[in-house]
Amino acid sequence: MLRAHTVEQVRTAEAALLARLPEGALMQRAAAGLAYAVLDLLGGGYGRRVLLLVGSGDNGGDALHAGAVLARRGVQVEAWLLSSSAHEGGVAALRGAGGRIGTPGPTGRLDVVVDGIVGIGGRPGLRPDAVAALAHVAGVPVVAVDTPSGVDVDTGEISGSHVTADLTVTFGTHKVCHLVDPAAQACGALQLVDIGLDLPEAPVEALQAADVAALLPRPAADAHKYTRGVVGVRSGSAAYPGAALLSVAGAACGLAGMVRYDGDPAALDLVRAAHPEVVGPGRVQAWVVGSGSDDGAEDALRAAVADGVPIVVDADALAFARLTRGRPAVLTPHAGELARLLGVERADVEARWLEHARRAAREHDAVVLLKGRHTVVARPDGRARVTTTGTPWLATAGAGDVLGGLVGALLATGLDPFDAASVGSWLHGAAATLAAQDGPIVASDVAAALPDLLATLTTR
Ligand SMILES: NC(=O)C1=CN([C@@H]2O[C@H](COP(=O)(O)OP(=O)(O)OC[C@H]3O[C@@H](n4cnc5c(N)ncnc54)[C@H](OP(=O)(O)O)[C@@H]3O)[C@@H](O)[C@H]2O)[C@@H](O)CC1
Ligand SMILES: [K+]
Repeated sequence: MLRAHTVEQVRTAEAALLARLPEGALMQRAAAGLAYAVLDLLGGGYGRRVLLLVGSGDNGGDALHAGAVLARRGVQVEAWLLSSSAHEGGVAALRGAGGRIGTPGPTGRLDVVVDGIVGIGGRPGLRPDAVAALAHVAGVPVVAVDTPSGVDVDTGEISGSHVTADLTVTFGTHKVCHLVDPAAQACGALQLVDIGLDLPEAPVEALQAADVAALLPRPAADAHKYTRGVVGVRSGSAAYPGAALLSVAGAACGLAGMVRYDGDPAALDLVRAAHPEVVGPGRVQAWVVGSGSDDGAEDALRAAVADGVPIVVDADALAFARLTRGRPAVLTPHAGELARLLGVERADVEARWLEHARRAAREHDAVVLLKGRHTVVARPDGRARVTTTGTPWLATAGAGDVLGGLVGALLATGLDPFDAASVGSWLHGAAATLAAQDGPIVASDVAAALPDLLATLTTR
């Protein structure tokens, strides 16, 4: 599991460790990890040129100490001190190793810029001196120390200017900004350096392949189709039969023991032709409702609620999400649908993904799966998981229908709504990547890739 902690949690853990270690030891650990990450990126030391952008705090101190390690490896290191003060020990170490302190201005060839302007002590946005310095080095690969300077570390929000990094080297644990968009997009690749922090439960996390493999339901030796769970799909309509086909394609991934389709008769004929194993109405352990339901969404949701089983509330059914309040449910809006649900602008949701997903989860007393580049799955108590699998090719019509069906299948097997939503979202993204292989895909390709993906996970 990749865990992201708040600044306050990191500070508390840091204080406990600082009290036990000799002075400067923690920064040395961080700086060594940072220096080796930069050396990796450079592909060597001797003759390379690195510029450090250094702010007033320990983030700049990390950059300076890493610069000293690099200088001793033959890297030409220059530091620009962007504040009236800078970490004294770091400046002395850099000078002692042969690095130099320079003044911002045009530079010759540079191989890497190290952003040590601010880390977890920073306020959002950059000051004018930092903006001017960055303008001199536009186009040079950037390694951010701990966080890309200027982003909001605890929320992943961006207001004002910020550094856009190619690689972010962080210490002790991930921070929320490393996972949650739009800040996550400014991080580039992520590298975590263990510095020995002892941390509490994380408020935000990201499942990894091993976590998904551990959570995936596997049939018991004496399983039959009913004990494995039956998922019912109430989606699609005469006007939108494709939604029925795609929801069923997601639900029929093989995780649940059986799929029932309970919708428009015309759509049922198409579903049966494509999925002969799908059966008609009957008892289920979870419902998937709303995609392409047209004006039948409210009735379909009421009928599902009456069954008292967990429900995936998608698309047209989201307008009636109040019907599932307090029941086990996963709401699966995209940003526009969540904006309508909360009565805010879409741009507000896209600026503050985590806040809005959490608010919707709290207000609807349900798990909310807010679809985006980095999908956020939030529980009513605020705990959240971010999905980091996926590909831009997944932005294609009908992909959400497949996701809804897949999450429904996971609910039917008995996973709780938070696990079902986050595992389903992870699988959906990974299946899309598998299907795309860097080329275009359509939604049915994502469903078709699920069995191969699941096979690699269940045999782990
Ligand atoms: N925690 C850990 O376990 C470890 C932490 N370590 C490292 O320490 C880092 C945190 O260091 P930190 O606490 O000194 O804060 P930091 O981010 O350097 O900011 C300092 C000062 O910057 C200023 N400032 C504020 N906003 C600004 C802005 N937008 N633009 C410009 N300046 C701004 C403000 O001062 P002001 O100028 O307002 O007086 C503020 O006080 C952490 O990210 C990691 O790299 C590792 O060494 C080891 C383990
Ligand atoms: K930084």
